[in-house]
Amino acid sequence: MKETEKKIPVEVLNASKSYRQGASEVLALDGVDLYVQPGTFVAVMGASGSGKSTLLHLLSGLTRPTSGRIQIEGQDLATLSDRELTHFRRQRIGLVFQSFNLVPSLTAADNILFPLYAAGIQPADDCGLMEIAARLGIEDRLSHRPDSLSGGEQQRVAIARSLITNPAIIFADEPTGSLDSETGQSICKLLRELCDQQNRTIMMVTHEPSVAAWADTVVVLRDGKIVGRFDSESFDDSQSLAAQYQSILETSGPIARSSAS
Ligand SMILES: Nc1ncnc2c1ncn2[C@@H]1O[C@H](COP(=O)(O)OP(=O)(O)OP(=O)(O)O)[C@@H](O)[C@H]1O
Repeated sequence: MKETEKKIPVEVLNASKSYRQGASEVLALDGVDLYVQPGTFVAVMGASGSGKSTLLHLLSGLTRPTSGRIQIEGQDLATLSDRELTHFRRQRIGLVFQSFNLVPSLTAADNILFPLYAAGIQPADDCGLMEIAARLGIEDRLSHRPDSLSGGEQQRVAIARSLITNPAIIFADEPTGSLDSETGQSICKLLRELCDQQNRTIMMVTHEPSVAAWADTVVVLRDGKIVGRFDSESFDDSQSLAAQYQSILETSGPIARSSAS
């Protein structure tokens, strides 16, 4: 087993994040603790504004917590300078977004290779591009620019881009949010396979129970706090998973976003 495979991919210790909004402050995350074991697929659910994206941004080092600790594969992100953090993210974390975030003027191949170019690395013949493209079923789309690809193909290119540095962890923020449900399900299946066949750890934000059903574990956020966590395999279908999610929300008290002026 490789050294990195033994490390806990995600550890969050009492992390909070507040944002200033004019004269007031919004507590977007409020004392979150979270451990994710290697090779686990975690779905993060919660209403709009519950802090899901903020959590993913903290984990990927796109923003820093106001207090608490974030460790990714044993690395305490607070000990890294901004420059080191950017390097760490590029090397160790794959990021996938709802809006794909592809560069319109670049071909699919160059979009996939972009993280290597950004790191000043000239892609070698064995950089894995063809293997990853074949794995994602886009090997015949590599010379196309994003505007001539379907939404599902664009998301596959974005996932391929997230894999080119071979990260152990992928963070996906509503990866199916811009796709029709059938295409969204095919993207979920792909993420599931990356977990099962390549032992990658995946954390995915979603509003959709039918998307969360592909995960091993569902974490429920409300008003910046984790108010529940359950195994999705305990539920036969996405309706019963949705019912469990609703029940957690209903039993966790009235919505009261913390804010202080
Ligand atoms: N950069 C920011 N500046 C100020 N407030 C912010 C910022 N980012 C998020 N917030 C606030 O923090 C809270 C949590 O936002 P966040 O985007 O994490 O929620 P979310 O659960 O991802 O919502 P959605 O499902 O709508 O994307 C919200 O009240 C939001 O307005």
